[in-house]
Amino acid sequence: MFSAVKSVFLLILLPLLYIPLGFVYRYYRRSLKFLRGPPRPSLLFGNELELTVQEELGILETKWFNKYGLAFRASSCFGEDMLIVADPQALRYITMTSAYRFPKSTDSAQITTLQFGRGVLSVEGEVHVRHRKVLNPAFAATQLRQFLSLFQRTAAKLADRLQQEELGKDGKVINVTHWLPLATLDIIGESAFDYNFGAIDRQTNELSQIFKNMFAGARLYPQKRSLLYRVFRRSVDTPLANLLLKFPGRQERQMMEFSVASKRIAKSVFDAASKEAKLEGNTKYSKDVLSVLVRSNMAEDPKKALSEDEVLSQIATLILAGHETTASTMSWLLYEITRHPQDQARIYQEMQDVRERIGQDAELTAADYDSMSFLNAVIKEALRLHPIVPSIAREAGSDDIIPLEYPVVSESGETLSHIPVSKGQRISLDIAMYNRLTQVWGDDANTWRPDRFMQDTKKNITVGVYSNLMTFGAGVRACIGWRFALMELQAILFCLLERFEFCPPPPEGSFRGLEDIQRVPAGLMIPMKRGNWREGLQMPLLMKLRRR
Ligand code: HEM
Repeated sequence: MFSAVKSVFLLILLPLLYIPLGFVYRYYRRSLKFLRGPPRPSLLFGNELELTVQEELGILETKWFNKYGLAFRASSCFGEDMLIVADPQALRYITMTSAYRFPKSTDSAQITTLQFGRGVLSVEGEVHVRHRKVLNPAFAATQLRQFLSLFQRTAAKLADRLQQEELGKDGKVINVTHWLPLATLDIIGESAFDYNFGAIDRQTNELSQIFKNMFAGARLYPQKRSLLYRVFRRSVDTPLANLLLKFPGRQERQMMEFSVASKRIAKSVFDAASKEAKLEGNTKYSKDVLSVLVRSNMAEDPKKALSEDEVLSQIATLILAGHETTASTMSWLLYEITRHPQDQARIYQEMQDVRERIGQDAELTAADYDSMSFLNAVIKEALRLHPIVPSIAREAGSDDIIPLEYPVVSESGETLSHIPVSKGQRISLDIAMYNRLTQVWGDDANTWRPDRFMQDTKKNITVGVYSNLMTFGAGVRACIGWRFALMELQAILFCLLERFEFCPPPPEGSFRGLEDIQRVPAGLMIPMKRGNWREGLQMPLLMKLRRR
C-alpha cells in the first residue's frame, strides 16, 4: 500500500506538476546558450541519461572535449544546462582562486549529507573552515609518519593472508578488489581511531559490503525514474528535498544504510575514546585523528569546537573516504603493472637495490620509500590515468566569470577566453579528462608511461595538491588524506611486490582477460568485468608467489 502510494506520488504527481513549468522556466533562464555542446537527445533527460548509462566512463566526454574544446555545455534533465570543464586555468580558478565561491552542487551536498551527516565532506564556508582547522593537524606529514610501521604491518598481514590462498606453483587468480579494502579499512581504523575492525582476520567488512552495493548496485546504470527523482530533488528547496527523502529510492536507501552502520561504529569508537580522555583529565595532547576530535568536542572556543553529531559524521566520513579510495586506486595500479611486466620488473629491481642498502629484514623509513623514484613514478601515473573520483560537481555561488587557458569557440563563432556564469550554474570539473590532456601531459597523455614523472614535471601549470594532478582535488576542499593515501600506496605496493608477481588472468568463459576490465560510471571509477557488472567490483589478477 505504502509502496503503491509512493509510486503514484513519484511517477505521476511530481512530473505532472513539475516538468512543464520547470522546463519552461529553466529553458528560458539558461545562461550558457552561447556555448557549443552536444545535441540534446531527449527533452526530459538531456545528455544526463546517456552520460550515466555509457558502457565505460569518459567515452562521451572525451568525444565532446575533442569537438568543442576544454569547456562546453551539456544538457541536464528538465531543460537545465551544465558546464563541463577540464581547462587547467578554469579548474584552478574554481577550486583554488575562488575558495568557497563555487560550493558543492546541491545534489552532491545532499548525497554526502545523507551518507555521512554534517562532516567535513558535506559542510560549506565558515563551518568547513572550522572542521578543517580541527582536522588538519592530524594529517600533517610529520604526524602521519608515525603510522608508517602500522601501514607496513597491515600490508604484511594482508600478504600473509593472501599467501594462505594456496597459490601453488602456477599461481591463482585473485580478485584484488575483495582484499585491498580489508587492509585499508584496518589501516584507517587503527591509525585514525585506535579501532580494530579486524577486517583481514575476519575477511568480512560490513561497510565495504554496503559501499559496494551503494556504488556498484544503486549508482551504476540507474533506472530512468531514479535519475529523474535525483534530479528533481536537487532542483527543489532543501525543506522539500528533505521531505522527498521520506520516500527514498534504492540509492538513497543504501546511503542511509551506510550512514546508520558507520555512525553506529563511530559512536562506539567515540564513546570509548571520550571516556578515556575524561578519565585522564584530558591531558592527552596527541595529534591523531581521534584525539583531535575528542578534544574538539570538549573545546570551549567555538572556532575549534565540534558537536557530538559533527564528530560522529567526521568519523563516518573518514572511514569511507579513507579506505575505499585508496583500495580502488591500488587495484588500478596493480592492473597497470600487470599489463606492463617490464615496469613491474623495474620496480622490483629498485626494491632489491633498497633491500641491499638497508638489509633484508629492516623496516623501511619514509625516506627509503621516497628514494625509489620509479616506484613513485608508477604511483603517480596510476593516479593520473585512474582518478577514483573522476569528476567533482560544483555550482556558482554568485554570478561570475571563469577564465580559460585554452579559449573555446562560441555558437556564433566568437573566440572566448572567459565564460560568464550565472548564480546557481551547475559545473562539472572533469578530473579524468584534465589528467589526460595532451596540452598538459603531451601527445602520449592517454598512454601508460610512468617515465613522464621521472623528468621535471613542474611546468608553468600548477593544479591540485600533488604532481600537477587533479586526482586529489584542489584548493580549500582538496583531499585531506592525500599524504596518508600516498604512504599507504607505497607501503602496500612494496610489500605485495616483494612477495608476489602479478600476471594477467587467463580467459574464462566470456571473460577475455584484462581487456575486459572496464572503468564503469558509478559515481566513482570502479573496475568491473565487461558485461558482468552484477558481479560487483572485479579486478581478477593471477598472483604467483616469488621464489626468494
Ligand atoms: C587515492 C586515494 C584518494 C583519492 C583519489 C581521494 C580523492 C579525493 C578528492 C578528489 C577529494 C575532493 C572532493 C571534492 O572536492 O568534492 C577528496 C576529499 C576528501 N578526502 Fe580524499 N582521496 C583519497 C584518499 C583519502 C584518504 C586516505 C582520506 C582520509 C584518511 C581521505 C579523506 C578525504 C576527506 C575528509 C575529504 C573532504 C575534504 C574537504 O572537503 O575538506 N581521502 N578526496
